[in-house]
Amino acid sequence: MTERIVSSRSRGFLFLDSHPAGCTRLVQDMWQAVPDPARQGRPDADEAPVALVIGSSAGYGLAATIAGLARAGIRGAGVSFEKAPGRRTGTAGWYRTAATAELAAKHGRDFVFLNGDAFSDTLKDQVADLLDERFGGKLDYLVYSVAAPRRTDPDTGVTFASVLKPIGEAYRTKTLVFDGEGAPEVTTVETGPAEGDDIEQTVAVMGGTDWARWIDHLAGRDLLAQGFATVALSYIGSPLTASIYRQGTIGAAKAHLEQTARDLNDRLVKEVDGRALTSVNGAAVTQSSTAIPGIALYVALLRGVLGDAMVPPIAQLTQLWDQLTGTAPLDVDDEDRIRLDTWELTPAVQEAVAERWKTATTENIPALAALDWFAVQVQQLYGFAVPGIDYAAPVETDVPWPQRTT
Ligand SMILES: NC(=O)c1ccc[n+]([C@@H]2O[C@H](COP(=O)([O-])OP(=O)(O)OC[C@H]3O[C@@H](n4cnc5c(N)ncnc54)[C@H](O)[C@@H]3O)[C@@H](O)[C@H]2O)c1
Repeated sequence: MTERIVSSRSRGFLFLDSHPAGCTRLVQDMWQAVPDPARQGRPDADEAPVALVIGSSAGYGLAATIAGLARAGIRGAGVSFEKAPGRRTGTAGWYRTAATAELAAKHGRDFVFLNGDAFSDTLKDQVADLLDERFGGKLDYLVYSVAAPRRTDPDTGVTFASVLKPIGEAYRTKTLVFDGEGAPEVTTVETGPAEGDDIEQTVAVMGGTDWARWIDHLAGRDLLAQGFATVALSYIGSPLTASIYRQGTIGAAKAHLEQTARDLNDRLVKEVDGRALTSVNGAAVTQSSTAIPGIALYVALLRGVLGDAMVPPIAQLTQLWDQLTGTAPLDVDDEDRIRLDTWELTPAVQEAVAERWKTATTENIPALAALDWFAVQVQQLYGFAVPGIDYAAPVETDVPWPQRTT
């Protein structure tokens, strides 16, 4: 056991350590934010829907896991790729997973967390065995929420790397940075266009290939229940970020993901009377999103415009579960995508953000953007800046990965 004081040293938006107590508190707060189960009376443990969440330790996947457990009463498994505590602390997702497991157990939900590479067949086999042995051999839901920089194709051993680049021309954007003292600065950054096989590489990592491989794998083991539904998370975003996002290399990957949904859907309808969909979610501060040029400025301005009307991931994912489980009607656009991003993309909101974006400078940014909120959000990704946590006190960092209890 190693109690230590964990300090918040960072390089830009990346922190070297994570705070276990802060991560735990944030997970508890997310659970609290979910309304009680829609159905009265708890389903018998054996009748609870069986769900698999890929990417369960952070961002939208964490919200999918917590909302699924707290609202839809799911049991099943979550998969993520996190680092154990060692010389440094564990990753924030490690501690969030431990905290989620504790809450799941407290509420009587049988939920197992696996740590490993979701892109590998080894992990797919482990999950398939688990579903078979522990969860009655039938999966009702699969939520796919992976954001990763690399993927190794199990068939060929080739590793692909995703890049965030515009397609065609270089992209010059305003961007928000914080100097050594934490003072905000609005500068410009230029990103050169995709070259060589950048687009194919990004599609190979962030497109739908691995999602389809999961479905193939589980269908091949006859693990999909009648009426099985699967959802992968997607993003469209603002015209202000379109050159780097929706029209860029990552946008090509999202288009591939959405096409994969249509292909999978055709197949699942026939095979198990099932469905495959994408869910388009709104902008949120996550480790993945803060890596995208210009997104920090965009999100801080969006918050400046919307304030508390900005819909957090946990509220969006509660809506998603309600639609999946039939508590609310399934609401898809004409491309068969669930849209949980409408609060972000209404013309009035986008016009207001665009207006602020145009005039933003280092001098006026404090008046235009929610800078304090943004700074807190970034720190909270690592468990810092959480109200009620004593950061001067030593804390146990050697937290074990949740054990499977039988
Ligand atoms: N953040 C946003 O603004 C936003 C908005 C709309 C949609 N989305 C979508 O949501 C999805 C998740 O993004 P996020 O921002 O929540 O990301 P995130 O970085 O917060 O979380 C990524 C998750 O993927 C897991 N992961 C990464 N590599 C893995 C691997 N090889 N094996 C197993 N797990 C792995 C991580 O452990 C983590 O749980 C993406 O599809 C993204 O496009 C994000």
